[in-house]
Amino acid sequence: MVVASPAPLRSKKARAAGIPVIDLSLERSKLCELLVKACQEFGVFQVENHGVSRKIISRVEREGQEFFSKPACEKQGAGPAAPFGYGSKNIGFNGDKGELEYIIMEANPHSISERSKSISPAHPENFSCAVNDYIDAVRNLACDILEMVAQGLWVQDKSIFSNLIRDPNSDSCFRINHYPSLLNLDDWIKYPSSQLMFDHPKTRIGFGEHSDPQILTILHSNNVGGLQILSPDGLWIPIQPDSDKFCVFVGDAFQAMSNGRFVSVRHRAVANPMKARMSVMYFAAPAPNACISPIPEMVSCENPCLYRPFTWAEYKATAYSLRLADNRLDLFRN
Ligand SMILES: C=C1C[C@]23C[C@@]1(O)CC[C@H]2[C@@]12CC[C@H](O)[C@@](C)(C(=O)O1)[C@H]2[C@@H]3C(=O)O
Ligand SMILES: O=C(O)CCC(=O)C(=O)O
Ligand SMILES: [Fe+2]
Repeated sequence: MVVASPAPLRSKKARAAGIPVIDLSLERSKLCELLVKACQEFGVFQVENHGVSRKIISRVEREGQEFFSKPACEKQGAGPAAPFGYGSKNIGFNGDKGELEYIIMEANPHSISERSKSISPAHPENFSCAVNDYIDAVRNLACDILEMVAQGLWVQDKSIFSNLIRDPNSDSCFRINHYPSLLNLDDWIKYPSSQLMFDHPKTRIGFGEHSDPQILTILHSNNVGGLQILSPDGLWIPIQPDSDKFCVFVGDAFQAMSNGRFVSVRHRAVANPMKARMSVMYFAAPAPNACISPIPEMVSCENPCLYRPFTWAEYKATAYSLRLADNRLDLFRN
């Protein structure tokens, strides 16, 4: 059930109500319609009754917690993130910084098993099993969503998007972000807790403003807030954290394939000064040689092709050559 207003994010009503929450146990044709609406009006939505078991989510979260609670020198053994591995405060290669630490890896069993050796030297198979099971589950969720979106767009080939991420050479990746709390005991005494989030000088950007380059992002977080999306009038709208839901973002590649009908919304995470936030992301991407271009059903005389065709490898190379906040998709506009 959509509990939030389906009105565009642009309106005051939508800003007050938040982003759509879509109940995946609803009847399929209704779901297809709601998903398309959310992708075009918000570029982000939450899903409930998603069918991914609590056990699969908890196992991956436990592995993440175990890793981040290790001493810094042990964590460095899994780094640096270049671009895969353990990273702390540095994001990408071009000088972006944030109040977080993270692990990032390619989402295929071979890479995961190799990375597990440095992330969890004592029990690499526990880490790799937890991550592989999680990825299988969220990949299926991403494919179900993409197939319903294709149906909602009345596209003939319902698997046109999901086939890209089911490809064995898919370049999808997996990331766990950890935003430590920023406080010490003195701060707890000085600031009333309700004011802390807003007034405290240590409120910092955890992960700066950006859009995700891939097709779809499936994000899970603990119940600690911090994720925000940018509204068209420049306001940061908080997303209510809820560990029973997944948050789904349209990525740049999906915006291009939909010929600009869907929006790859800009978002960021602010570090919560009081509580540590942990988020787990699956970035669903095509294979490096896949060609990304607006699908024919989205192109007409009234809606001419907005983007030139590009390969995912070309797009990714561009993304990695730029800063986090740069608008890379604009470079591919006709
Ligand atoms: C600064 C950067 C980090 C990033 C690669 C980039 O050069 C620009 C895009 C960034 C981003 C944002 C979404 C994902 O978290 C990510 C893994 C991705 O695919 O693009 C990150 C990249 C990263 O952290 O390596
Ligand atoms: O950690 C979060 O909640 C968001 C991070 C994010 O947007 C990303 O890693 O691309
Ligand atoms: Fe993101």
